[in-house]
Amino acid sequence: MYAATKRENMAHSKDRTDVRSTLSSSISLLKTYLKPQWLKVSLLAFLLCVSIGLEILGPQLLGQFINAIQGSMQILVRLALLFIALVIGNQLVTALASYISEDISWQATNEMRVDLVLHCLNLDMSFHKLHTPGELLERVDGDIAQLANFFSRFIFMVLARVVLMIGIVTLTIIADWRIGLLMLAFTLLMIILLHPLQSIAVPHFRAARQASADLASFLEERLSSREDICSLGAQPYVMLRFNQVARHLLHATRLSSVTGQFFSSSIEIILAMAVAAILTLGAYLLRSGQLSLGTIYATYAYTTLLTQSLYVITYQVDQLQSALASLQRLTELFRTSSAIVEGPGVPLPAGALPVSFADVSFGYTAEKPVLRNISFELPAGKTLGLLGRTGSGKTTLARLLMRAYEVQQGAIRLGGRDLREAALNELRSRIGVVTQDVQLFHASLRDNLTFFDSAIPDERLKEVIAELNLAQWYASLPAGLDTLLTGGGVSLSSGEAQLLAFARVFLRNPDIVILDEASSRLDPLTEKLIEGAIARLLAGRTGIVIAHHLETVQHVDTILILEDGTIGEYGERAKLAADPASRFSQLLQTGLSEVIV
Ligand SMILES: Nc1ncnc2c1ncn2[C@@H]1O[C@H](COP(=O)(O)OP(=O)(O)OP(=O)(O)O)[C@@H](O)[C@H]1O
Repeated sequence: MYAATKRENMAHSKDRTDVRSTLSSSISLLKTYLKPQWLKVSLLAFLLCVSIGLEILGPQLLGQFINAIQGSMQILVRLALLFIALVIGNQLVTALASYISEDISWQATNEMRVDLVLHCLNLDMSFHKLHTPGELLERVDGDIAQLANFFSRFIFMVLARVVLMIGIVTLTIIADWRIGLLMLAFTLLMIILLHPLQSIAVPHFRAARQASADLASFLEERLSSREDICSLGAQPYVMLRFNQVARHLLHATRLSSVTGQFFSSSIEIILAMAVAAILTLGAYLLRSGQLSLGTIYATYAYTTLLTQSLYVITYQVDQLQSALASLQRLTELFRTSSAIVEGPGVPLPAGALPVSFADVSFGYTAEKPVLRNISFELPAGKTLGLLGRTGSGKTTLARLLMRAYEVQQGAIRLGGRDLREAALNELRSRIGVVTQDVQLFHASLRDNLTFFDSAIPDERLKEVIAELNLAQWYASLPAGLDTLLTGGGVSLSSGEAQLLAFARVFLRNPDIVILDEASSRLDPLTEKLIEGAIARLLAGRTGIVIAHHLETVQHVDTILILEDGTIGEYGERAKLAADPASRFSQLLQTGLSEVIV
């Protein structure tokens, strides 16, 4: 019993420590992004004070107007003009304040967006395997937008409203302590009741939002698989399920509106009671000559202002919960560090680099080793042809060379230096990779080639295109380097996309080239172009070619056949080809162009 209680206490204290540490890192995150804008934040605070002052002054002026209604016309006109000027002034100050608060919040959150995108891009591949792009999009866009609202609305609006409420109650107490205390009592009553009243409505409001999100994701999923649905004649089942989801949305929305209405009606009733009580007391004080009509009017106006402020605060406090949840998720993401540790920055030798694998083993999970005791040497400027069945670990070997994952045993050396000693940036700038899956951006050909680096001149791009023998293909493009790729623009065939990927790598002029050959067949013309491009790309560089066709390894120097993550065969291509007992020569003899080892 005691042990259980102790465990529970320990768990609670751990939770508390977690909450505290998340809260403190969330606060320091906020500070980081708000600090550079302290001048604007101070200006905003000043403007909000002015706006609060003007807001409080309005009912005072109208009260004076009412008191002076029997007096001189001149004073009345002056008061009326003053009131109009005050309203205009307040609107201008409010507009300026909302401009500054939006500016502060978007600048802060945009900086956070930039840092987060960079942070996510630098995280290792295993992180990205676990977190889908959709999830990261939700962090970078959804959560940060939530924070932007928090910055612009909550921090400034709620604080301003709280100060306004304190100002109103204080002023009313000064004008007449009895009415002031009555107002204070109603304000406290409202504060006490608002939360329970709201908690009746909020779950239904959330349920309605969830139901609406469910309907949207249901539609998105079914519409994206419309081909399968139509070809399998599954429309009736889809419609049946759609009706269920839509009906659920109807119920949830109806309940949400009714409870929402109950909430605002309750507030209206409390407000009516407050107004009635204040006016009755005011009438009594007026009759006994202790209060003017103008002060009663001002008190009435303040009561309405108070209720409005309470509405705003209640809504924003509810928003605070989601903002804090967003802030917590963002803090956690920022705290996630890459499994690949930056090397001490030992420089790699210049020029084509020799590659050496020494007893390398690796598995994505502890249970399943993918590569086991791989050792080979690839001299500088030579090319290795990597063959093996699908799933034998060829791509994994290339990933280890780029340090996308860390080897679990053994070492990989480039130019005699362990990969882990080089700076990641230098390492990756020295290796060029062309994968099967070429990613194109919805952008011009120029941007697709340069990765949006405007420092690379067009002449250099045209040189590379000519060097890779792509001039004819380039001439066929409607707008040259400005041709828009993908989407509404030109879509490339897989062969053309590969050629574009070659050009990208060629532009970066790396010292090691890794080519993951496309497994599908291309038309003979494109194949010729690709063959030529590969030869140019590999000239003077160390190369690893993951080959799916025997033609591709015709010109390589060494062959490595992977079998279930181990080396099945390794040696000079010419020697293996000449040895009738070798697997490679057997492969050549079968005459299969497609490699099935
Ligand atoms: N990111 C990953 N996480 C977990 N397992 C993976 C991952 N990538 C590959 N694997 C597994 O590792 C093994 C080797 O995969 P790899 O992609 O290296 O093979 P491959 O020889 O390149 O295959 P292919 O010729 O089809 O491209 C496979 O069993 C695969 O399922």
